[in-house]
Amino acid sequence: MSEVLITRARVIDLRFPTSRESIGSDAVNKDPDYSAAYCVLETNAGFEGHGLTFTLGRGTDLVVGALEFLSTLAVGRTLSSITENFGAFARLLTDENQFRWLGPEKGVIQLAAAALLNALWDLYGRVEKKPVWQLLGDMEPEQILSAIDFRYIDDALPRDWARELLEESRRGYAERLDLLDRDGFPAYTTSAGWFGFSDEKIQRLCREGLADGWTHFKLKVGGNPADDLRRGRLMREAIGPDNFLMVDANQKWGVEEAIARTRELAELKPWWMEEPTSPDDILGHARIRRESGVRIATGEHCHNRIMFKQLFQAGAIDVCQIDSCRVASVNENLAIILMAAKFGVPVCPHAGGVGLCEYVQHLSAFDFLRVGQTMKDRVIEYVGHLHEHFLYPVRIRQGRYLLPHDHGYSIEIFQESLDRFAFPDGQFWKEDREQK
Ligand SMILES: C[C@H](O)[C@@H](O)[C@@H](O)[C@H](O)C(=O)O
Ligand SMILES: [Mg+2]
Repeated sequence: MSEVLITRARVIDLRFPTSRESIGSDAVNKDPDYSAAYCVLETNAGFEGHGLTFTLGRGTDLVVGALEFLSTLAVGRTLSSITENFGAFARLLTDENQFRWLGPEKGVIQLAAAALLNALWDLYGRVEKKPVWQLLGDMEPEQILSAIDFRYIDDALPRDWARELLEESRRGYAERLDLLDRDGFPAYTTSAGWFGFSDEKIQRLCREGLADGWTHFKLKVGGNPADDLRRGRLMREAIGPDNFLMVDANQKWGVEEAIARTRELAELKPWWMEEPTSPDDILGHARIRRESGVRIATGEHCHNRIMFKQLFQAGAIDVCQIDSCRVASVNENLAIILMAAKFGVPVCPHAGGVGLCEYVQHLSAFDFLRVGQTMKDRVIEYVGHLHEHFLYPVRIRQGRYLLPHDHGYSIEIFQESLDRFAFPDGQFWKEDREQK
């Protein structure tokens, strides 16, 4: 293939009015408007790379600003000059001298790096005519490792150990792929249990979920204790004793309170307690895990591989919730997935938001094919909103994700939706202002 040159980057601020129906609401984010900083990389070869990072509401302004700057670092380069040493390009973004002070590798600047790198992976997949999971699945171990920045993690993830695993996992690859293609990947739904939903709505959505084949349901907690327990009992009653119920407190509590509240909720037999406290409190998570006796999950707000390393080292989590946009894209998630395997922690990606389901299905497929090699205790989150805006939306059958076969990273949004929900000048937001 002749050289694919990135000629231009367009950045779009995209916002959806999800807060109006409490969709996405939790104990901390009571009225989230699901949003994205969206980026289109144009090339001289007719291909485009689409990428986004998930954000909420007005914060999108800042991420768009950071993405506009970072994307200039890709323009004027050939795709192969980036992908032949992808880890070095990722480092170029995170080490950029005028902006490193904002992170390093956290917050707004990290979210923006994710959007740009996601767009590059999408472009890479399209040029190679493969979905991203397959692009990764087909790679030589050394090629996968070269996409990772090992700085700050090689004490916990030796390169040789990772290489051996990636070499060894070629065995059984074809059988695992057949299975994945036939049965799909297990999933759970969060759509029935948002914080702002009434008891009746939760019960109705659980019944509908069961009828659609769901077996795993997540409930938002972190309200007052009596409400949490009542809602939890309703959900448990609706789904029955044999299905799985998870609870998510979205960082609401301090450590002592989290221990007490998690113990209280243990009667619901939760499969995990998610984000019981600050995402930065590694030792706090370890203590909640030890003292509550409930499995602990976190990751959607864990901003980089170094934090994940410490969560693993401290024995703080039972479930590793990678996020396709919180950390620096596929590159950094490869590192986290490999570390999770090293420490024997199952990866259950955070999804929902805008496009997160579309993204993480590729990461779980890769994990199954080349790293973890099992679906046991693995589920991908699913949220049933906004998929209609995507050209290649996820496909769900009986509570499982079906393997995507379109080229790229499944993230392109219809031009019509981009035009309508662009902020502040998209048609939707214009009309909205006129009505006020
Ligand atoms: C504001 C968002 O909807 C969060 O509540 C959501 O990502 C959540 O934590 C989840 O686990 O899906
Ligand atoms: Mg969560």
